[in-house]
Amino acid sequence: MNKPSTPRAPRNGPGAGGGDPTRDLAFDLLVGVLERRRTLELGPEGAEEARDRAAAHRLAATVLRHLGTLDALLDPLLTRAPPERVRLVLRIGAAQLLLLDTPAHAAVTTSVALARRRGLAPFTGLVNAVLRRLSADGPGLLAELDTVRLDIPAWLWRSWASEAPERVRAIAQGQLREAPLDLTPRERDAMGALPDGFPDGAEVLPTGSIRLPPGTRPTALPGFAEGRFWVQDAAAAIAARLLDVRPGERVADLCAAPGGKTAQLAATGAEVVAIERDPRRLERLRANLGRLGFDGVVTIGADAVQWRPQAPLDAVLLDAPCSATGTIRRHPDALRIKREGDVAALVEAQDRLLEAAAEMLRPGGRLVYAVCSLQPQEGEPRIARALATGRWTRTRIDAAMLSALGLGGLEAAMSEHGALRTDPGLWAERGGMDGFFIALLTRQ
Ligand SMILES: C[S@@+](CC[C@H](N)C(=O)[O-])C[C@H]1O[C@@H](n2cnc3c(N)ncnc32)[C@H](O)[C@@H]1O
Repeated sequence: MNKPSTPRAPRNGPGAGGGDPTRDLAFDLLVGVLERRRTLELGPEGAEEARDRAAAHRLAATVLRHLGTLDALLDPLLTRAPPERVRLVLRIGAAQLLLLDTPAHAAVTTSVALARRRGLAPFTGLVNAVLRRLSADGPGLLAELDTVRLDIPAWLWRSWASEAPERVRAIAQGQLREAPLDLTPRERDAMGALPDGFPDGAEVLPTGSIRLPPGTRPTALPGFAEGRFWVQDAAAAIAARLLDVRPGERVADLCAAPGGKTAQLAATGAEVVAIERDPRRLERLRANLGRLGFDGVVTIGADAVQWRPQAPLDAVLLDAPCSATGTIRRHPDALRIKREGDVAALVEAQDRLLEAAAEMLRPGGRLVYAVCSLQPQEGEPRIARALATGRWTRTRIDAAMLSALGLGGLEAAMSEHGALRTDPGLWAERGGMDGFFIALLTRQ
């Protein structure tokens, strides 16, 4: 299990009246995810300092990643089930004690103070006693647990069962690791070289993405304000590259926000239309393209199932809405929010979007279908269904194509059907990558 950095002790001391912004915010974030199925997102800036917000996010993310393990350690110490919010305080304390290397004294006293601030004063004795026991016995107990199995919900583990068992374990391990920060450089010529002034620990991946250690703040890197790169997982950057767009081609990005792939398409010199249905996300897309200076992109707020271009297009990128189970390492809330039944409605939307894309392309026009999902139903069966309509042929993604596009090193991700399937266990020694299914079709 990897260990993110330790939350600081509160400046005024726990319970000294000054509060503890890191743990308070972590508690609120976790209540949002676990009680209200909200995503783990920091809201607008409040009174907290940026580093307290970052530490709160990391603490909450650690609890979400390792909820199964934390409960397996706590349950034997509880004679009866405590109220959920008391359990939450215990989980926050246990995560600091056993996963974040917070000194035991600080983890226990800050948890007791957190319980008191949250109106749980009758339980402060319990919190104190349980966490003290855990600080003594926890490390030994932790070593005996199959933490990976405990932390991935059973339905998710089962859903990957078409893979070999050791592969499923590698994927699950990758899902539970904190993801690095990946950047896509704006200038394709710049690929292969690190920008000036980048910190130690930055590396260029074989596919050209730049990778920095987990927790690196992109806004603090030289070139951010000038739009020289954008944040995008190494696997997410593959889809637009496979579309192999040329200057002057007419291209649509059908599900565009926040715009990482739109930016890649725009950087080729193509004429790009970006479609986004969600008004708030459309604003974000526009802001991101504005920062990057891609003013030529036409952005349209519309449902891509209904929208049609004025003239047939050369290429379409369909980065379809999906269960996003390939991005759990970046969004560990998904482990606790997603349900097995969510996938059926998404599959229907994916089929409808594929049908719409067929009506946008000229004969010979190319389509990349991509989903950041590890769920088998959202991948190959969608392509099989599209091919059965007789409107498409498949272009197999093979080693020669990967090498010609500067995507060498991804051969292990090629599927028997000619698609690409990345997952967090791939390039594990380099920090893994998000899970994507990507296929390339040609309009007949
Ligand atoms: C997976 S995200 C896209 C990520 C984006 N391509 C990127 O690289 O930054 C899917 C996006 O599609 C949008 N979306 C979902 N269904 C849509 C539809 N029918 N028409 C247009 N946009 C849609 C969602 O609001 C969401 O912003």
